Amino acid sequence: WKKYPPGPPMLLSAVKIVQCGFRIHPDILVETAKQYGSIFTIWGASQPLVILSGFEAVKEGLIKHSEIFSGRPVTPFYKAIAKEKGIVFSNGHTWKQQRKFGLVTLRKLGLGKKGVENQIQEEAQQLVETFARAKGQPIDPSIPIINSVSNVICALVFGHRYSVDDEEFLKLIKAIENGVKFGGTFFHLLYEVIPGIMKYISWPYKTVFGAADVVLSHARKETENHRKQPAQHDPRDFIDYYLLQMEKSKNDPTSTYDDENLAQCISDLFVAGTDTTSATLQWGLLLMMTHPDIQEKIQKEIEDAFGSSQLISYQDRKKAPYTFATIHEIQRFKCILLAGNPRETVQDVNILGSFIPKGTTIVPDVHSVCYDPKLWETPQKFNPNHFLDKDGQFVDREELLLFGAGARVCVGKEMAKIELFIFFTNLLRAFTFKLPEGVKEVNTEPVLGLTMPPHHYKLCAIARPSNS
Ligand code: HEM
Repeated sequence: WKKYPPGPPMLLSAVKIVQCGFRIHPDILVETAKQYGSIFTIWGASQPLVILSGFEAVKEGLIKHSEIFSGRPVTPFYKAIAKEKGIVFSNGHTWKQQRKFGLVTLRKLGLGKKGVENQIQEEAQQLVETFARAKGQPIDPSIPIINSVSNVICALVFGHRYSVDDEEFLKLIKAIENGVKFGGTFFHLLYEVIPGIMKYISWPYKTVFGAADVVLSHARKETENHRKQPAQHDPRDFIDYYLLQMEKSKNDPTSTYDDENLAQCISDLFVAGTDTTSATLQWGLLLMMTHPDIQEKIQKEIEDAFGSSQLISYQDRKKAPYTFATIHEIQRFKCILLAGNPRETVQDVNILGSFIPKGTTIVPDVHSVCYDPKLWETPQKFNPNHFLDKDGQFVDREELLLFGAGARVCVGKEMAKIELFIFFTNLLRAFTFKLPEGVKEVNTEPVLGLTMPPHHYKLCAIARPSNS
């Protein structure tokens, strides 16, 4: 029996989890930290989970002991889904090789440079046109936003984009939604405890395994199409680079470049890159409707800085500090991570006086950091000033850990930041977002899941005078 940091007894943990619908509600973790301190243990479905609560504990683990906390727990369910391939659900040599390749290749394809930025600007323009077609009538913004965001990834990975009503694309989006929604549900936890459960009841798992299959099959189909038209010396996209790498390292016994890792990498980039960025943008527009004063201030800043037609680039964020601060505040205030992506210790470690054994699942509670009254002036209030200094200049705060930190920090962090800025500024330059007539309130509670988007809502995108 290994020794873990203190925490509520196993039965109490289980009762709390059942009480909140088989999901660990972020508030419960904050409450538990008040009793047991910033590093405590709760008992999850089949194993102890050590929670790092508050900035000091998360930083100590993820940044100071970056290598020791660099493992990813691969539970029975995720093992069945991803087979320890790709980047998100792999470990050791495979993870190191695939992650490094992913980072280097995304950079080559224009991450932080002009390449990806042009693609994002084009997608932002398409999104503005889609909203404009509704002519101010109520629309659900989720599908158009997901379409535009995932098209940025599609262009990088597959070399082409999809139109918003493409059947194949809609199937992929549905698959992502089904996969993300399944995380943390009762049947998910049941699988973690009894991995053989599918032999007895298969129906709850058909949708989620089917969803994973839709994305992987699509990845394989795209790969085959690339093989038929090889890139030779001038790779066009992620798949081209990967196929060239496979060829280069075919005689290297340590190589992990193969078809299975490629398909899983594609799925990782596609799922991780779509769901997160689009949920943040959906929250952003919702918060603009509920905070018209902030919306107006942003519109004035954008108008003064860029007029009605100048192409907006990420570099321009310096001319729009209030807007950039608001984007960061959207991320803090509507923290889309249930807690933080779980990690695993790869050796025994002592942090802040607590001993944590090798192989322990770690949950860095990013949520607790986002609402910590010691860090933020008005933690429960949407307040862009959290990211501004007294002269109104943007202040980057290391306490915003939405992309994780340390050895496994988000691979798409820079790309996501560019996307959020360019999509958000283009939309707010073109429209004023309002609730449909007669609607007085909108649900501001998140949908609990692996990521936490808002519930579906409708908005009216009213064209601004210079854009009508
Ligand atoms: C607002 C948008 C995004 C947010 C909030 C976000 C957040 C995160 C977080 C919290 C992690 C886990 C890091 C950790 O374990 O500490 C992660 C990992 C990852 N993200 Fe993102 N992400 C975003 C966008 C993207 C995009 C656009 C891509 C793809 C281009 C991407 C690809 C990945 C990958 C591949 C990993 C796995 C890294 C690893 O395990 O080594 N993400 N992301």
